[in-house]
Amino acid sequence: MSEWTIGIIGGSGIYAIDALEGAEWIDVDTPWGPPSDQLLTGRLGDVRFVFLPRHGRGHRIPPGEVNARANIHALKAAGCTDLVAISAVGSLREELPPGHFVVVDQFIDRTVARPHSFFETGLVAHVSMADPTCERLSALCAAAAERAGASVRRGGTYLAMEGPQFSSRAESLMYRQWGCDVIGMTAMPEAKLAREAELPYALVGMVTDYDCWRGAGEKVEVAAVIAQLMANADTGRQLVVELARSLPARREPSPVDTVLDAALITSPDARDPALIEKLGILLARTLGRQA
Ligand SMILES: CSC[C@H]1O[C@H](OP(=O)(O)O)[C@H](O)[C@@H]1O
Ligand SMILES: Nc1ncnc2[nH]cnc12
Repeated sequence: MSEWTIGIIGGSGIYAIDALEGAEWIDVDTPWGPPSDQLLTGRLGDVRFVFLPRHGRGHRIPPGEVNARANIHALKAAGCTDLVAISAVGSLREELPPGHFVVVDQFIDRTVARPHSFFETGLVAHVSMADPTCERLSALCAAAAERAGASVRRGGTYLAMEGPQFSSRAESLMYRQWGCDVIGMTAMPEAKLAREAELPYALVGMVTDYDCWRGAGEKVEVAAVIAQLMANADTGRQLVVELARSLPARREPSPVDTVLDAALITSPDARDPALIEKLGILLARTLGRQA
């Protein structure tokens, strides 16, 4: 078997990966509550995949209620070494039309009503988010998306908004001035939690609309977004197949694999044993204990 186990977080329009061999939906629970759905485990060639539909099958869960801590914990506990998130995004740039794929490399986080960390009183950790995505995995995803037939922009800044309402025109124009390229409601705090869980993370944004910045009368409508989602989703799923074909046999270590070694600030005697127990698999490597 390959040294990689790839977790796929499927966004709007991607609720399963039909190509997985030996596919099985499995129940999981976490100390943070249940994840968005069962996990779909399976293989493509010799690479193990673990897929999770971010909003649950049938798109039951709104962006602000996605339990990202449970999702990331479940994927870590399932043995994932790396995470690829796929998201529907609005475009804030003329040159990124609907249908385009953007492999995101930066974020501005404007979400306000979601737990943003696994750590709390009893164990404090500060991880770096200077480079929030994994360059190696992002490059592999960009190449895989191209082989799947997509037009791909490598790099771009994702504005994470709270939602569920779409932005006002003034907000959309402001995000453009901030230098953002695409907008969505889900990649934060997901990317932050992936970092805390020592999971290299890549985000592939599939553009579904131009948001509302282009002028009076422009607005986002779910029907148009869904139509574009359906057109993008096959390419998104094919990306996963192409990714499996192109992963190097060996997985060289990533700096993200050991990020907690330099992040824990609470002195050992002041740490809350119950919180350490709750964090389980997330801390097992760095504290050298069984999960
Ligand atoms: C259906 S449009 C709005 C919805 O789509 C995006 O979700 P995801 O990132 O999971 O693909 C966006 O963030 C909103 O949740
Ligand atoms: N315009 C938009 N704003 C926020 N999230 C989105 N997801 C898809 N399109 C979006």
